[in-house]
Amino acid sequence: MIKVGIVGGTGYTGVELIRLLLGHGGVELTAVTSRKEAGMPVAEMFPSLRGFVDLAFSDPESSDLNRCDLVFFATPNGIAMQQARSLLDAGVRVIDLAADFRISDVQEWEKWYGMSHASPELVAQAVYGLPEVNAEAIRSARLVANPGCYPTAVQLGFLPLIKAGVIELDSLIADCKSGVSGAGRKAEVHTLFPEAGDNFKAYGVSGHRHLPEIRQGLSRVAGQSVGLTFVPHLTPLIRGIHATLYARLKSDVDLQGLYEQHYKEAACVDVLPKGSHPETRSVRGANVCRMAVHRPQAGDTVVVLSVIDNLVKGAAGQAIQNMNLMFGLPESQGLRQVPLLP
Ligand SMILES: NC(=O)C1=CN([C@@H]2O[C@H](COP(=O)(O)OP(=O)(O)OC[C@H]3O[C@@H](n4cnc5c(N)ncnc54)[C@H](OP(=O)(O)O)[C@@H]3O)[C@@H](O)[C@H]2O)C=CC1
Ligand SMILES: CC(=O)N[C@@H](CCC(=O)OP(=O)(O)O)C(=O)O
Repeated sequence: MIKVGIVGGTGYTGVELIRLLLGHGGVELTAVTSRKEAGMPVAEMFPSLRGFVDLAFSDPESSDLNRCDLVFFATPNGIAMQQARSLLDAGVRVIDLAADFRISDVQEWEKWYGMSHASPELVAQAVYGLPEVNAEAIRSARLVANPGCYPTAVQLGFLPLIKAGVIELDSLIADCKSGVSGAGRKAEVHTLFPEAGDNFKAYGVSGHRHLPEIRQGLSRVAGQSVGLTFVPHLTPLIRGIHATLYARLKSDVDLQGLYEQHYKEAACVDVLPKGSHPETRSVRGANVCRMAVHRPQAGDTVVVLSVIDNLVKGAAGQAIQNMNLMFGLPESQGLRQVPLLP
């Protein structure tokens, strides 16, 4: 059994990790932390977990995270970078669901995240945890930077086109919509029901912090820098990301065949039949990215539709997929949930 700790167990990605790990079969949940709720039984805060978990939240300072084989950080940006070093020194492997180790250019990270990096030396050791690109490096990683939610949906959608070299790389467009759980569980005015319900708006058009992460990932695959316009929107969904991606084709290609071939071995990506329109509810609670590729009116614009559950393939599920690779388990162990309908 892998002994697992979760720092930040009261947040949305933290409790999603608990939910998924309880059905994993190869994991012993050893410590789940909260500063505010230390001492409270996990199942008292989250009654849906009654009968499944006996642990109480522990304070991150006092809990014995050092006894774990792996610790997930489901904390705000800027926490794991302060605490990962001592865990790694104690032989504990770390997966950070936040952005502390995602951007390899530390100055670029500091510019977008508005803080100094506390462990720049660890950034070079971290492996970017997108299994569909980096599985080999993830297997031997001690520190994994779990990708952001928008970056997961966008990168998976563009990858086959970029790998095949069939699109112009200077003018990619990612038009993305997210459910409100993407903003976390902390109280904020813009996520109140009367503010976010029955409403729809773009935000971060002049520059969202996921832009450098997506650009970095796509540029690595392309072998040159890519030009990307990324516009996120907040929608009145609880879970889900829908990314509509646009690119200009530079050669004629069987797009459906390209996508099916690219992802034929991918355990957590589903290329839908030609002409499909994936829905966010088709991935709700599941660790899967469903996508469809279109070429409207046989023109030179390709449109890719890519959907994920932001809390699962966009966060906790992908983190467990990475854990499975790191510990030599089947990539999808504990991740075969049937999406909830309706
Ligand atoms: N929500 C999403 O869809 C996605 C989120 N992410 C990233 O995952 C991380 C967690 O997100 P999410 O679960 O939504 O966040 P939440 O705000 O819902 O939860 C944050 C958790 O961190 C704990 N925490 C806060 N500050 C500290 C601290 N200084 N030390 C230790 N624990 C702390 C909180 O509990 P307490 O204060 O009691 O300690 C809480 O359990 C973030 O970095 C987010 O950007 C990534 C992809 C998708
Ligand atoms: C709807 C919403 O607010 N989404 C968040 C992104 C999700 C997230 O948590 O960001 P990371 O993936 O970088 O950790 C935002 O735009 O800031």
